[in-house]
Amino acid sequence: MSVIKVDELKKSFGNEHALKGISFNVEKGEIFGLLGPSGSGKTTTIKVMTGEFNATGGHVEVNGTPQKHFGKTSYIKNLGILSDKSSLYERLTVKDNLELFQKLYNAPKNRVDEVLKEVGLESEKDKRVSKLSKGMKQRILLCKAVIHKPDILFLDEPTSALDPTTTEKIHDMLEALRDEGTTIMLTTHNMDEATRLCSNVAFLHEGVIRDHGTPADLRHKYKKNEIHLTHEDGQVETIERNQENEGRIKDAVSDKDIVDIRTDFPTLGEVFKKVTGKELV
Ligand SMILES: Nc1ncnc2c1ncn2[C@@H]1O[C@H](COP(=O)(O)OP(=O)(O)OP(=O)(O)O)[C@@H](O)[C@H]1O
Repeated sequence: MSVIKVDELKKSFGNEHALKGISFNVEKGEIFGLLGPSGSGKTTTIKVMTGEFNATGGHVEVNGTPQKHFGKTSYIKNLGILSDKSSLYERLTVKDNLELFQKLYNAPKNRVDEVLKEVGLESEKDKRVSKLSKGMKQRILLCKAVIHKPDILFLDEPTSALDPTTTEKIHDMLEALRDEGTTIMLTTHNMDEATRLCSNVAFLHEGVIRDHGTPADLRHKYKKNEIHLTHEDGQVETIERNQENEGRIKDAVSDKDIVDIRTDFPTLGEVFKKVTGKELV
């Protein structure tokens, strides 16, 4: 079941056409990745979903709610949002911050300890936020975004500029949330992140979705048309996969001199470059 339906979404800022009619669906309980370089329109898309921007055209529906009602509390209260604008009260402790949002959202009191445990920061709960590292703050912001167990979680570049250990912890938490039924839509330009987490991705470039699908399907679709045959002496022979070489490829299977037959699948980053002509940075 699609919980996010986006059809021909357009968003312009004056003469700047940030989104030129993008369409995609996000299924319930999946992690969907909107991938694109800086300026491609990722944040604009998220901001339309969270009611911060009105669309210029097209149709958007989230959790059964049409876009015209995105400003309502009843819509917002079922969302979790993590963006570069998300913030905490620096002078308050971690626990006080989270208790504030737990009360605001009417979430059970034990959620504060529960989310802190999930991100491995229980021991920091009495620290002031101002004393935390950047990675710790990001994890607390994620706690804040999910304190009320939202149906849908929007994450704008959740791990950008974080160290690998913190990134790993955040990924673990997102997978746990997904397993509990939360639908997650994230933006990223980190291909490893998308490959690990996302069941479906869309490549956004200059306000247009250039291609979409599962990471595996996209890597398969854009694979090189080559086969590598490794000989017993370690030499690698690369041949084109075509009609002319069909017999040679078939023979290689039973050829005792061939110890390995391999097709190179491109990384998602390489696929993005092939589709858009641009690096994903
Ligand atoms: N409030 C705004 N007013 C005017 N132009 C805007 C506004 N927000 C975004 N834009 C423009 O829309 C385009 C897409 O921006 P957007 O922030 O959505 O890109 P992005 O993919 O999220 O980039 P990044 O990875 O750098 O965050 C850019 O050309 C940007 O200048």
